[in-house]
Amino acid sequence: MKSGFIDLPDDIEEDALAPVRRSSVLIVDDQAAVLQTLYQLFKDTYEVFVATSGAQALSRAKVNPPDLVLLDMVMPGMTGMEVCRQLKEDPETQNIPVIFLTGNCSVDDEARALDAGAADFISKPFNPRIVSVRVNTQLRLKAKSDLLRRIARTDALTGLGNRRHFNSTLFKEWRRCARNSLPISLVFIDVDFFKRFNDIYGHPMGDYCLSSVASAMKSRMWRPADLLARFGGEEFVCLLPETPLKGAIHKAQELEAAVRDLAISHEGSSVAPVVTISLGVAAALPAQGDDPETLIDAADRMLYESKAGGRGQVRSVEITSA
Ligand SMILES: Nc1nc2c(ncn2[C@@H]2O[C@H](COP(=O)(O)OP(=O)(O)OP(=O)(O)O)[C@@H](O)[C@H]2O)c(=O)[nH]1
Repeated sequence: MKSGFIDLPDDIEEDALAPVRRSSVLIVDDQAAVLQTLYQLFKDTYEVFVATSGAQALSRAKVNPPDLVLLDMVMPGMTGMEVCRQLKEDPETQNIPVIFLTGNCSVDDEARALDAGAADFISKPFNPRIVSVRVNTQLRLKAKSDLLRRIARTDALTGLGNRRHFNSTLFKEWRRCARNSLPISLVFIDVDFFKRFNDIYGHPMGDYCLSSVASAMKSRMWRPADLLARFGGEEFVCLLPETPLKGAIHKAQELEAAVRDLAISHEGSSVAPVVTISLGVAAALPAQGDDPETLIDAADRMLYESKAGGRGQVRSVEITSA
């Protein structure tokens, strides 16, 4: 019974708390002496990046988002306030804490900075110890909120993305593919006769089976934009942006084989002596304004056909106008 099982995924909290990398700090100031002082202060503790203008800071933060921005308020060209406003407007950078450093320390400026979304405000000339402690505090808060965000989009049993994460990614990727005239595919996956599996082997074994199935499928996902998520219960979903029908069918067959190869005994299945999955594939070339629900409905329909056609197989469809 157990020979085919693979290891359970790591516990989510342990995984989330593990120190993955050093925190990174982006220092933005037009004065070389200030950059030098701050660089020396932080270089042994954090990964430090510098920018000498607002425009440079924004492009660095976009390409490689830091964990914190130390931002001069008064700079030629784009002001620190404008940089902060743009960082907070962009979903990719809005969670990065910004600490203003400025010689202009009027109450008005401080209030405006905090109002623009800054996490803290430090007046020049600054005391290095105070800057250090305040940076540290914001980085600790950022690590905690990153962890909460990660937990909120993760399925606790399998460690995969959850349905909420899938929904938001689908909408984002659907719009991106529509903008760039690229195909997008979806695979709906359901474990066969899973009620009988629970009845025969018990619920804890059922949970173990689901996390093993999830790990096996996850190990076949390579492209960074592809997403495997738990849709709910014994249902999974695989989102394949920039993938036409042919590629999606290939991936679905790979997932089907990966689960079968686990060889988890299933005496209650009439498909095979081991756990199998049924898969429904749908592909579309989305246009601006189309609704991704049509893709979900089509993949769901194909899953139903796969179940009705004998389970343990892939059924697919290409939808022409969404
Ligand atoms: N152990 C365990 N069981 C779950 C979980 N989520 C859903 N289930 C069970 O999965 C079973 C799904 O049963 P059905 O929807 O009838 O489908 P099925 O038995 O897989 O049959 P087919 O889909 O037609 O092949 C139910 O018994 C649920 O209780 C879970 O997290 N853990």
